[in-house]
Amino acid sequence: MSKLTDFRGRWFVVKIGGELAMDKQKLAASVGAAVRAFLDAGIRVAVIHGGGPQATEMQKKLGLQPKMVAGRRYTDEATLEVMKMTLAGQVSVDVASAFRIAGVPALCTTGMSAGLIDAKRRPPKVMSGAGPDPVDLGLVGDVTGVNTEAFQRISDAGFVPVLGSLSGDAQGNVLNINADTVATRVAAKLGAAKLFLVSNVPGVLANKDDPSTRLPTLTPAAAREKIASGVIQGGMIPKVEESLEMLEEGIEAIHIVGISPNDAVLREAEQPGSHGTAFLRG
Ligand SMILES: Nc1ncnc2c1ncn2[C@@H]1O[C@H](COP(=O)(O)OP(=O)(O)O)[C@@H](O)[C@H]1O
Ligand SMILES: CC(=O)N[C@@H](CCC(=O)OP(=O)(O)O)C(=O)O
Repeated sequence: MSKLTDFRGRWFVVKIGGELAMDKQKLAASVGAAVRAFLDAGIRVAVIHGGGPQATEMQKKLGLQPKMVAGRRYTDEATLEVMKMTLAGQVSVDVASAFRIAGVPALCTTGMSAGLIDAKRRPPKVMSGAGPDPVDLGLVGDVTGVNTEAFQRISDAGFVPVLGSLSGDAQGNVLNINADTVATRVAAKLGAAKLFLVSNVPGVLANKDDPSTRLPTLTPAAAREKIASGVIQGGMIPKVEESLEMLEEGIEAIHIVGISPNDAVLREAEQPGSHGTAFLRG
């Protein structure tokens, strides 16, 4: 059991799955309240949000066919326009309004702004859960850099940087990036004490359809086995894979956690494994 004040001056990074932005009162009472408590304890906070469900809904409204490969979206030009509308528009404003309810001074933008995140197009690669052949996801990026000084300055000015998972490069290319990927890279570069991947499930489940089967902790070996055997599927694959990779790159602890009860994130922060799935180094 640790106290939040033990982390004074350190960074916590919080990733919000898109589905959570659909109920702003609930988001305010859960993640918003947790972020407020972190700030009150003197912890620096950066937030990354997704918007996958909103983008899928918008694609369908526009007559576009969403195509997901192992939890990642195939992104052509038309899909990228949808990602701009949903991530930088709808979800950004909804997260900002939830944080206002919670009294959190959020500055909501995307990774493109001020070069907060740099990205390059992801080359075709073999992906877990997507067969033996390399997959080309189109206009999808990998993070190549994080402007930690800009994060620091925003935080020093009293604001919480909140980024939708779009970025690109100084040549004007814009790319869609999985929000779990952005969050893990940002947390690693900031040397975060904790990364919370907050989702619509209470953690990694032994049976994905039964919330009572949450695994309190996972070792890297057990996690890899659960991906290979198909226990971990879809959107949970990028979360777990990126977590394993980035634990080795400087994040002290990663927590996959939900928002029921409202204080799940806070209690998981104080006691790893109590309300989510904790990945601990070593
Ligand atoms: N073993 C598992 N444990 C928990 N969730 C799983 C598991 N395997 C697959 N999933 C799916 O992963 C989803 C979470 O990923 P995703 O929808 O991308 O969330 P987010 O938008 O929060 O990133 C869950 O809703 C669940 O359907
Ligand atoms: C390349 C890629 O897959 N990008 C994601 C970005 C949004 C996201 O990650 O949203 P969630 O956190 O709600 O899943 C997508 O297009 O859905």
